[in-house]
Amino acid sequence: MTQQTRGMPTAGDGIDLAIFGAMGDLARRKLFPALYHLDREGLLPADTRLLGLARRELDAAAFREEIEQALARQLRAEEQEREAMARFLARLDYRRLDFALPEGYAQIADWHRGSSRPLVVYLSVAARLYGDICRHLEAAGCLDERARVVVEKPIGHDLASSAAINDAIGAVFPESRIYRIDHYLGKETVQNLIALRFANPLFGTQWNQNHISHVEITVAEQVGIEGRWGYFDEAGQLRDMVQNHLLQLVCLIAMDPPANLDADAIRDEKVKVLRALRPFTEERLGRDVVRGQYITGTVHGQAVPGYLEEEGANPGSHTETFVAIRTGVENWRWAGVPFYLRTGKRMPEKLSQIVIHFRQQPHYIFDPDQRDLAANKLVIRLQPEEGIMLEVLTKDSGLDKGMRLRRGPLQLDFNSAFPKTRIPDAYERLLLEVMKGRQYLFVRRDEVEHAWRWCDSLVAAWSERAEPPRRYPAGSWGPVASIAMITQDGRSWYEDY
Ligand SMILES: NC(=O)C1=CN([C@@H]2O[C@H](COP(=O)(O)OP(=O)(O)OC[C@H]3O[C@@H](n4cnc5c(N)ncnc54)[C@H](OP(=O)(O)O)[C@@H]3O)[C@@H](O)[C@H]2O)C=CC1
Ligand SMILES: O=C1O[C@H](COP(=O)(O)O)[C@@H](O)[C@H](O)[C@H]1O
Repeated sequence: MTQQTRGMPTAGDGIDLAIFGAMGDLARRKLFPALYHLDREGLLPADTRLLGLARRELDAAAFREEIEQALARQLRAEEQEREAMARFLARLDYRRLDFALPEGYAQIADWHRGSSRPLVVYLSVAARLYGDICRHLEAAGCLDERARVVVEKPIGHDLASSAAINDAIGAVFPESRIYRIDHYLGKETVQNLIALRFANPLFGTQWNQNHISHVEITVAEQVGIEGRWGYFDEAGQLRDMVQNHLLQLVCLIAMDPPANLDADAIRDEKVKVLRALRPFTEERLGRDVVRGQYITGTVHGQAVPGYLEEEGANPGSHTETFVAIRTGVENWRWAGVPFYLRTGKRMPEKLSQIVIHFRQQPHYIFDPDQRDLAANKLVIRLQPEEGIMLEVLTKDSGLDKGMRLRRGPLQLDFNSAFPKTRIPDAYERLLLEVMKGRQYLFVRRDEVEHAWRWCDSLVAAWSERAEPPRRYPAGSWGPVASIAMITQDGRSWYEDY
């Protein structure tokens, strides 16, 4: 793609983007800032128009003010350019609407009428409304054969509810015009995982059970529930993070090379991984899964409440805010390679990383005391700093060291390697792909459903046991049992943060 000069939008190829839930948390924190950045970078075609839809009674001017304030909170001072801001705000319009009712949808048809641009509807609302919205849009004559729909996760609560929602969307939009967001797929390093694996023969040839002993994925969040208790308590960390983001990371690590970069070529390979995930059984549950819930603790020197003391909490809740899982991909490439996953809220750091642990050499010739050191690790860091680091062993320097080994990084830190490049937020990339009509970074229906099938097998085994989650203090790395789970295998979570 040709880079546009900043501040010079391209002509033509724009879209009419209608955002349902335009006053909500996601829209304010992520969608409008991402759209502003695209505009500022010259990547929003000049004729693109944006329509905010929400329940509040506002006129367009008041809506623009709300969005300007939201942008002021989210953007860094140097990103707030007067000219770019004015141009962006001028694109915005607003209509009040109750999404559940058919009345009022004609306003969207009126707004779009006569436009040569495709209508893209972004559903930034709870998934239970997706079916109603699609139906009402169709009934009001808003949609033609170019209209696209973008939907957020989580789609449903389990396989059955997800299938019902997908059926309702699918009754109006064909799969080729449904964009299911998993924002982890838009992250720069996640993209790089594809380049790393499939463009570098060095890794391509080593990427299997002959050379890799195990894989770790940590997605640690420092935040707690952030006022979303009602939503989160029904979901829990398994549905909020594992069913989507972590399983997508597993797919990108474990999938076979796709024949090309077409959306369906990639998605076919991901589905094969999801189908090969080891299902849970009641018998394996105690060994392979740890559920946790945070209690009062300290994060970065600040006392924070426990989950059950958060605003709106139900003090009897057994919802997990942490989960650690040992699983496997049961196929030829990955036979016998454990995948350790952990994710939790209120952990000491915001940290998302994948660690690929390579096997040791078949015959070891160095200092016996250093034997445990002697294996390579590939650390793929998604956040906070994005980068890829290969841990290698070299000789320790100095005359008196003999052939002592030293662990050190071969490192690619994107910020220092490419200092002039701003790393775009995941939503910028995903919105751009929607505008271009490319689906390879979006999740196909069968991926969502296989992921639910696997999670459902875990929930079913949990329900059999009916055990409360283990407590962990906010600001810790989760229940001690999650450390025991991996140390039982003679391994430990990678800790060079
Ligand atoms: N927030 C986040 O970080 C993330 C969110 N998501 C997903 O994004 C979607 C949106 O989430 P989020 O922004 O947090 O949710 P919010 O509840 O903050 O926003 C939803 C918005 O939709 C409006 N709304 C709800 N029902 C109706 C209705 N019947 N008619 C008109 N407006 C309505 C709400 O209006 P009102 O205020 O009047 O109720 C609210 O402004 C969800 O699917 C969520 O799972 C996914 C990843 C992360
Ligand atoms: O989808 C979600 O993701 C965020 C974490 O996203 P990140 O990009 O900050 O890692 C999580 O906090 C939220 O609960 C979940 O719904």
